[in-house]
Amino acid sequence: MAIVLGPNRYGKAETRLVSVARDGETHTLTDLNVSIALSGDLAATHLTGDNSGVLPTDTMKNTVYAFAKERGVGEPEQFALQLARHFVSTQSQIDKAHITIEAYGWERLGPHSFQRRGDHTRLAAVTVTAEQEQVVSGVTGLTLLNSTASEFHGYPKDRYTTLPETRDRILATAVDARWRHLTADGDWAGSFAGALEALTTAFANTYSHSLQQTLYAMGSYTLSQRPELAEVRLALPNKHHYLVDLSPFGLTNDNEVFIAGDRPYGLIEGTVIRDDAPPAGVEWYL
Ligand SMILES: O=c1[nH]c(=O)c2[nH]c(=O)[nH]c2[nH]1
Repeated sequence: MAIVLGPNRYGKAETRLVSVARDGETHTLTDLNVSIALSGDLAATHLTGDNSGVLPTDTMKNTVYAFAKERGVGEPEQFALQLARHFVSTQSQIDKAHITIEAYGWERLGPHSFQRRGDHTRLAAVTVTAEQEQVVSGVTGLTLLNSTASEFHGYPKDRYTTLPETRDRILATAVDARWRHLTADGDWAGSFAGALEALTTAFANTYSHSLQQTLYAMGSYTLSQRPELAEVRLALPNKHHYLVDLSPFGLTNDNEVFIAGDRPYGLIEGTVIRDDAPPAGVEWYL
C-alpha cells in the first residue's frame, strides 16, 4: 500500500478588483471578485517543500491588478481568459488555469455616481490548457416569482405525504445558472444579456406543473435563442410560499395571503444540452 498525492490545485481566491475607466466626464465602473486556481506539476512542493515551481498566490493577485491597468478589464469572460492564458503560457509547470469571476452590477446615477444592483450577480468561469479553452458564463441570486400559472399535483403519496395538491400556487426561485459557450470568443456582453433575457422570459411565460418543467423550459428556450451556447445548467431552489390559515379569524384565503418559507426548500437541478454540441472538455460544476 502506498499513499500518494491526488489531484491538487492552488491559487488566490476572491481578489476584489474595482476599476474606474476615466473616459472623460463619464466614468465606467467594474467591480469584480476574481478567483484563480492553477494546476500542473506541483508534486515537489507537496512532497519535499521545493517551491521552485510555485508562483506565489500573492503574485497572482498582483497580476489581476496589473492587467486591469495594462489591458483594461472589459467583460469578465475576456479578462478571465487573458489571466488564464498568461499563467499557462508563462509558467511551464502549470498546465491548467481555472479562473472564476463574480461581477457585481452598478447602475448609473450620473456621470460618476452609481448604485449597486442587488438583483443578481453575473458569473464567468474559464478553463485554459495548452489544448483547450472553455468559457462558462452564468448568473446567481436572480429571484423570480409567478403569483399564479403554477400547479403541483399528480405526485405519489405515501404514509408520510401531507402536501395538499394545488392547481394554483406561487412559484418562486432564486436562479443559479451556468451556460457553456461553444467557442472562446464572442460578444460576451450581448450573450450574457441575451441569456438573462431568455431565462426570465421562459420563467414568466411557462405555465408550470412543476419547477422541474419550468427548469427544462428555461434551459431549452435559452439554447433556442442563443446559438453560441452548448449547454445550460440550472439549480433552482423552490422558494415555498405557504397559504396562511385565516379560518380562526373567520376569514377565507383565496390565494392572497402567504408565509414566505425560508428552510427547508426543494432544490431542483438539471442540465439542458444541445445534442450535437461537443462535450465539455473539462468538467464544470454549478
Ligand atoms: O415543483 C415542485 N416540484 C417538486 O418536486 C416538489 N415537491 C414538493 O413538495 N413541492 C414541489 N414542487
